[in-house]
Amino acid sequence: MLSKAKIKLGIAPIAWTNDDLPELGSENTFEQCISEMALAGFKGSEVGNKYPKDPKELKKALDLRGVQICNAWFSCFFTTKPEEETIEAFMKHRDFLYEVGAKVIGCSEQGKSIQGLDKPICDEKPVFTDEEWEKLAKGMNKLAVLAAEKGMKVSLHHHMGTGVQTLAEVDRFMEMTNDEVYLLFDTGHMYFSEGNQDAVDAIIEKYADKIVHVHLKDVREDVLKTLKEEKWSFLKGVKEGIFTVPGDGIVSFDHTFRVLENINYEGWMVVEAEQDPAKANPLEYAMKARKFIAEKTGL
Ligand SMILES: O=C1C[C@@H](O)[C@H](O)[C@@H](O)C1=O
Ligand SMILES: [Co+2]
Repeated sequence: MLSKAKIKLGIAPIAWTNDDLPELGSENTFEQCISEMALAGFKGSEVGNKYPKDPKELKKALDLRGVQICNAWFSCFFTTKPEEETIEAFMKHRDFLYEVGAKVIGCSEQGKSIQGLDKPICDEKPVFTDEEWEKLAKGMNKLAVLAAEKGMKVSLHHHMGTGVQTLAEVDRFMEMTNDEVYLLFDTGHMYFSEGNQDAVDAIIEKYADKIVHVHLKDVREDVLKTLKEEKWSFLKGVKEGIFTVPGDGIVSFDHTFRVLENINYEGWMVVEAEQDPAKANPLEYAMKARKFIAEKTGL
């Protein structure tokens, strides 16, 4: 059994309001979002664009509902911009997250990323040069030191349309960075990238002791097939429903849960299923996800 004492369950606000596609869920308020997270039985949240910027105000609203912030996305640009720019922005982000009580910072290298562009996501992803890999690894090693100053851990979110997307790229990233740089494992992005369950199972197996945050995301197989055939962008895929909550798609979570149990994982598992709230009611899908996790893990 996964340990109830060590594992906390969160859900990302992106199912209510989507920062990458602000037209999705623009009608949903911050209060509705966090109230429904609590109602569905989640104890944690990441940070969305409608959340108060003042940490005290944010914390008060969350405390009232028994929810806490466990992470927030951070975009790095080590491969394309001066290192100091990412570091300066990271320190502000780190201090905000520290104030609201998060222990982990999930980063994504957005230099050359096509995740927000109108380009076929499966055909035009960036591939870093040796020099870009060096810049990324050096930068992430620095962020790890800065995170540790506050007792926090820095992690890399492998992501579609970025230079750290595939299993091989995750391998290279982990080989090139220091032991203090961790991984944010996202089940949906790994399945989307490699198109098979083996990759999802391989990454959790290989990096179990380096994973400090988990995004539980499922993939709709029929939408993935059409996306590839019709060469959709990432955001078109999201609008058309490429992602859904765990248990509602093609991804199997059995091995992920088993490995996390075996290593006695301590930390957050966060349901993250961005889709159009007009088609997939966020509360309904949050409850569906919570039920699936309870049935599979006893949590
Ligand atoms: O962690 C994530 C944050 C989102 O903004 C992103 O696009 C999504 O797919 C994801 O995995
Ligand atoms: Co994610």
